[in-house]
Amino acid sequence: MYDFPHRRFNPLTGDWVLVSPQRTRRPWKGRIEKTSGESLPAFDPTCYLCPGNTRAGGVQNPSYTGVFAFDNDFSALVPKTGSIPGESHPLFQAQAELGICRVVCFSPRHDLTIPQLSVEQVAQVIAAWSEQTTDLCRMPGIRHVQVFENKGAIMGCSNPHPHSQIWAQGSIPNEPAKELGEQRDYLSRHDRPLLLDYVQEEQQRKERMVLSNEHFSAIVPFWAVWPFEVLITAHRPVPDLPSLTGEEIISLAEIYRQLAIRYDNLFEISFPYSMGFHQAPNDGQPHPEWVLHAHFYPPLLRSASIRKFMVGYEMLAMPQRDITPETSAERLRSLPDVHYQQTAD
Ligand SMILES: O=C1CCN([C@@H]2O[C@H](COP(=O)(O)O)[C@@H](O)[C@H]2O)C(=O)N1
Repeated sequence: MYDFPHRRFNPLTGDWVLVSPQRTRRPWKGRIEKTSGESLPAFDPTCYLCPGNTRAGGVQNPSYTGVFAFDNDFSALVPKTGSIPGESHPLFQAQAELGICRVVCFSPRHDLTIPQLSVEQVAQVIAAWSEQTTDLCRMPGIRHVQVFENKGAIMGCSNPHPHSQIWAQGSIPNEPAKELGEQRDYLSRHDRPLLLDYVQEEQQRKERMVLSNEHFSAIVPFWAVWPFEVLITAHRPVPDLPSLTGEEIISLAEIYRQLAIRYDNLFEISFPYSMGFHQAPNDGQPHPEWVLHAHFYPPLLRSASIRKFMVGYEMLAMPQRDITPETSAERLRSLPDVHYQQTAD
């Protein structure tokens, strides 16, 4: 790929990213720091999310043994909204937003993250996300369901007990709205879904592929912004999690868990990231353009303690990266597929 400054187009959002590979001519080793890596207990009596404990709002958790979902006690969206008087001025537009936020704990274990769970346990998490999406889409006025996981304190996680969140709301948020427009345009121009053409091309080109199985591929996208950003995409135009078959859920669990294992093996720490699934809008329309996919946005750059910040030029102009997506993919492909703690045990 090009070893001089160039910009790359993101067809899902219509944005560009600046790539400056010449800045990393020196061999890139990536440091493994022997961090203390605080070990968490399997159960924490002070944890709001652990089974049987009382949450901050006073509700007691059941003694759950599998996945546990509950309405967020401090929800950013609520089902009842106020009304905003019509504002005629075009520069001061506001709209009331209704919604529901839920927390989905992966398991009763306070210490086990996705890479440390079994494939079956991860499949149960995905099945729970699917059931929750179906349930939330039945609620009047819900147009979009965002499933996401913030992993690691560096991502602003307020509670270390491994969990995810689901925010369902009345409007389509910025990023999915951009992707809806771009996928629709691509289908109308090329008569095929954008991400199906993309994944087929990447399987031929190979240099940015990280993992692939029968139903999904994990790729460092050509337009990746974060150093080790990964896109997991389906191999068919499945619009949302509830449309996945049982076999596809197992495949998705395998690739999600395997990617998370390699992420942890990169610097031999619990690798932080924000990840989320982009599902088609809940508008009762067919979405032949939409291919279910997940974005992984990890901040770490070259060690457990060196992270990338999107500041300065990147806030004011455009995102920029030194290490190329091809180099990141090569690093991830070269890592063991067994979790470093398992080999240490
Ligand atoms: O008792 C509690 C503690 C945390 N929570 C909710 O759990 C969520 C934890 O997610 P984060 O760690 O990603 O912030 C957070 O949104 C917080 O509001 C409860 O709903 N009840």
